[in-house]
Amino acid sequence: MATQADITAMRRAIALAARGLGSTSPNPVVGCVITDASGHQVGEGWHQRAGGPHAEIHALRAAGVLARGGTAYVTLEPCNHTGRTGPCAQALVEAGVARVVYAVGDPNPQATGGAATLRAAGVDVEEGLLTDEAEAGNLAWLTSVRTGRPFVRWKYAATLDGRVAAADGTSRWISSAESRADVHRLRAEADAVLVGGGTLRTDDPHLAVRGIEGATQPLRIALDTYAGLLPTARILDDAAPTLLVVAEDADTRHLPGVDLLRLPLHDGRIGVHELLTQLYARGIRSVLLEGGPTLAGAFLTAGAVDQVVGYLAPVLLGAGPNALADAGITTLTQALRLDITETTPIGPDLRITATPKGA
Ligand SMILES: NC(=O)C1=CN([C@@H]2O[C@H](COP(=O)(O)OP(=O)(O)OC[C@H]3O[C@@H](n4cnc5c(N)ncnc54)[C@H](OP(=O)(O)O)[C@@H]3O)[C@@H](O)[C@H]2O)C=CC1
Ligand SMILES: Nc1c(N[C@@H]2O[C@H](COP(=O)(O)O)[C@@H](O)[C@H]2O)[nH]c(=O)[nH]c1=O
Repeated sequence: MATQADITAMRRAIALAARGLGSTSPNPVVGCVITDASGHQVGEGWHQRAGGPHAEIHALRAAGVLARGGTAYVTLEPCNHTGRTGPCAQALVEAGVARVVYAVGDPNPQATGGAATLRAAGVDVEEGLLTDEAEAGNLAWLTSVRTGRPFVRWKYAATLDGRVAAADGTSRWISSAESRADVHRLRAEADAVLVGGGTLRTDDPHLAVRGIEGATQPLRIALDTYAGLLPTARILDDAAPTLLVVAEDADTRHLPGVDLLRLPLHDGRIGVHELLTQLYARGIRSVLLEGGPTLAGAFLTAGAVDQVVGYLAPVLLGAGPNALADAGITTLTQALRLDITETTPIGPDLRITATPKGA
């Protein structure tokens, strides 16, 4: 039976885990809190970057000998495998931790088994404290493990009448400065930010994280089938890495030094699943899809949107492109229905977060 102290410690571990968002892929985010034998917190840590120490190791280092006889609260089942770092289950045993409480079992077949190792060594192990909160904190990674492709969050900023640009294509800015700052947080949490050729040509977007100190820059990706991008495009500056996705035979001689991913076309288009498979192979576990409406339609048609984040601004345009273009839906029974998971006022706007039903 979990005590209030257990809940407080696990909630702290979940908050610590979130500090790793955007910099741990292909690993999950993990937080850990260690209390001594009398229940006082003596160490904490989080997984900061792939290849670096796991959360438990940071927390054990901080706790030192005080971990002996104490409890470790971990957001994810301690790992059991020797990858770039040693197995955490063994480190907890060696430190003399008496009890381990974790929120979510590790679904990764290579890492699972930590709980069994701990139990075999006589450690008291409990699973399932604040599971929903911990899963929400690791949504991108858990989704990518389940689907074998990166988690895709589609974000758009629309007027109250659902438009993402005026009739002439202008769209700077529909949402408020507060909302746009919030988008930079989403960018910082993602491994990659993706736009389509239409947005690339109309907006000349920059797509880097701005205004967040110490943020890890996501990979900027643009689908530009025939490599129409000008070498002066803002996306090619050195603020963050950039990947241009083009057709196999695209002429890219005017873009020397640009990192290219060449993919075959299907009906004249780059295939969404092929793209995501390639990105997964490059270690990308979460993608922030920043439009535009045509590309969002292609992703939804492919069943490749895991979460929708819409910023609705108290603005009306009456004409101009809608947030979503054709998504392969022709009659109401095919409508894609969502569950709203959160509504949050951001400055004068409203941010709505939703998940496709059944996802
Ligand atoms: N307010 C907001 O949140 C946002 C507004 N916008 C606005 O939206 C407008 C641009 O949107 P839109 O014209 O729909 O363009 P998109 O940005 O959706 O890009 C679509 C283009 O992407 C390329 N592409 C490559 N593969 C695919 C595929 N599998 N499926 C679909 N497209 C693919 C094609 O261009 P190619 O052949 O050249 O490769 C296609 O024409 C602009 O006015 C912009 O300001 C855009 C983003 C966000
Ligand atoms: N117009 C619009 C958005 N547009 C999105 O932001 C991109 C521009 O990013 P950057 O060049 O880095 O500032 C643009 O290409 C499109 O994807 N976003 C929003 O939050 N609110 C807005 O009103």
